[in-house]
Amino acid sequence: MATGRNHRPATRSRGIPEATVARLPLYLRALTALSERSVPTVSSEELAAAAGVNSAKLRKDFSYLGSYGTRGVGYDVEYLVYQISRELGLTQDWPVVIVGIGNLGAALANYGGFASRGFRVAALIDADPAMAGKPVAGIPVQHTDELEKIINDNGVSIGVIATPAGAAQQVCDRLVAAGVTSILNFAPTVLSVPDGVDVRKVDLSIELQILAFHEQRKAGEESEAAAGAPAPAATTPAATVQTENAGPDAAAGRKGPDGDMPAVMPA
Ligand SMILES: NC(=O)c1ccc[n+]([C@@H]2O[C@H](COP(=O)([O-])OP(=O)(O)OC[C@H]3O[C@@H](n4cnc5c(N)ncnc54)[C@H](O)[C@@H]3O)[C@@H](O)[C@H]2O)c1
Repeated sequence: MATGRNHRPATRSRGIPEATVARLPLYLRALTALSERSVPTVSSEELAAAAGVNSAKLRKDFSYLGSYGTRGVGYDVEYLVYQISRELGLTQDWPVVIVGIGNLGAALANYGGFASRGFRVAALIDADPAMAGKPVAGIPVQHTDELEKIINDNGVSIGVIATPAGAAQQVCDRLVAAGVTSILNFAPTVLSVPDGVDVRKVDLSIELQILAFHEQRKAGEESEAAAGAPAPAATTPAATVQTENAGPDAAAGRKGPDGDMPAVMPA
């Protein structure tokens, strides 16, 4: 979904491949769950299973972090949480603005998981004057007239767009002009941004379409089997629907970070 104007090289300056970066949040989520259960250490196999990643790939990924674990003991859970959080830039607080406070924007504002992962909702912005001042998730909605000032005053570098598709590019342009350099776009449209601005796109309907593709194929296989047709070739892991993170490439049989693609896609 790259727009062409926001194309990024395959590796980051610190030499960690993008595919590894895409898996770090999966490890972090699994490690956080272990940490919450006060589990002190974890083997690469256990962690790989919890993150839904192949264990050899996990070990390779962790080697980029300089983390090799201890033979017979495994990895120190707390230290890995710290290391991965640091690598992802989560040891600092990231102020985020959400633009478009309708059904989706309000749901995102109410989601407690951002704050616990280092993302502070600094402001909620909407174009509807009737919403100005109304609290959503305890934060008063501010009018879009204030957008530039809000970005500036709060040092915001990450913006979330939850407006209708028709308004998204204009909102994006204003966010970028005000200094935002990372955008999470929920609107079903491809955004055009200058170099140096990262856009990630979330589209749940695409995920559902991919599940529909697999459902259709499974139904076809079942009816072939019922009709006595030869059994199809064994389903490969790449063709197996992942419980999450399947993306368009999964439907196309291509592999993402670990045989799948993140639900959030580069826009
Ligand atoms: N990515 C996904 O999986 C997913 C899921 C649901 C909805 N969506 C998309 O998210 C968007 C919002 O959906 P919704 O159901 O919350 O819609 P909604 O109509 O409830 O809310 C849209 C809000 O955006 C505001 N708005 C309109 N133009 C604006 C502008 N220029 N600047 C700031 N605010 C503006 C409106 O006043 C309204 O409050 C839509 O584009 C929808 O297609 C995406």
